[in-house]
Amino acid sequence: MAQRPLIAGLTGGIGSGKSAAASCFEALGISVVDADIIARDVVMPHTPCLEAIHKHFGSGILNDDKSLNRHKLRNIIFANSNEKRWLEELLHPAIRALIIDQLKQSQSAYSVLVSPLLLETNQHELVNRIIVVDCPETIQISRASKRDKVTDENIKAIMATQLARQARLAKADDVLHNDGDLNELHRQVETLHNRYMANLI
Ligand SMILES: CC(C)(COP(=O)(O)OP(=O)(O)OC[C@H]1O[C@@H](n2cnc3c(N)ncnc32)[C@H](O)[C@@H]1O)[C@@H](O)C(=O)NCCC(=O)NCCS
Ligand SMILES: Nc1ncnc2c1ncn2[C@@H]1O[C@H](COP(=O)(O)OP(=O)(O)OP(=O)(O)O)[C@@H](O)[C@H]1O
Repeated sequence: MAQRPLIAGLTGGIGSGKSAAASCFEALGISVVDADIIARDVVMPHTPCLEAIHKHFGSGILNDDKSLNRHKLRNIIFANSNEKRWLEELLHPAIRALIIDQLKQSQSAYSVLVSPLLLETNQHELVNRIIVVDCPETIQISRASKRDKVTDENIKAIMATQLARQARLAKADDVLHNDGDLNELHRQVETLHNRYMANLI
């Protein structure tokens, strides 16, 4: 019987280093499907999702050029769980459908699906191995607040809606410890990649 192709799900909390780790896999020639990028695609101007968001939140949710004001939507949904649920019920089915499409197009020896909500949504059903990128919460907060130019409180509010660190680690098949520099992260990804490739041959 043909074996299912290896799809590794790469997850972690905000600012833990998912995108940084995903770039390392890409540099090794592995196809990466990124749920955050897809989440942006489904709300591009003229999409049904952006039209629904406009209708629900009003014109104030759009920038002057009619694109989504992501900063405003971020402030709304992480302060109001009902609005967050509404948005997720709209976006997650569209995001999942595109993830499936893109994974089908992957040509590499194995594929990586990177998603912040892999374990919080049914996206984990699409993968057969789970990689958690992990670092202490203080590092998550300082890296993400610096990157997004927001306060520590803003990042903590988002973290509070995500799976707790230990609960996420408990689901991991493999862990990338991202409390060192980017070279150290790259070395760990390379080790994991070599293990995956050895099992595939
Ligand atoms: C609220 C939005 C517009 C904010 O956009 P913004 O450009 O400021 O942030 P970005 O999209 O880069 O997300 C930053 C990080 O926030 C966290 N995050 C995003 N959405 C969620 C969510 N629904 N629940 C928990 N954490 C989330 C993730 O760690 C993500 O990597 C955007 O995050 C969004 O549309 N979220 C809902 C869609 C979703 O659930 N995306 C997650 C991938 S499936
Ligand atoms: N080992 C590291 N050393 C220094 N900076 C790092 C390291 N890992 C990640 N960073 C930086 O920290 C920030 C957060 O990392 P990254 O964007 O990869 O996190 P993420 O998990 O993808 O976040 P999000 O959930 O918001 O998408 C980025 O600016 C990134 O360049």
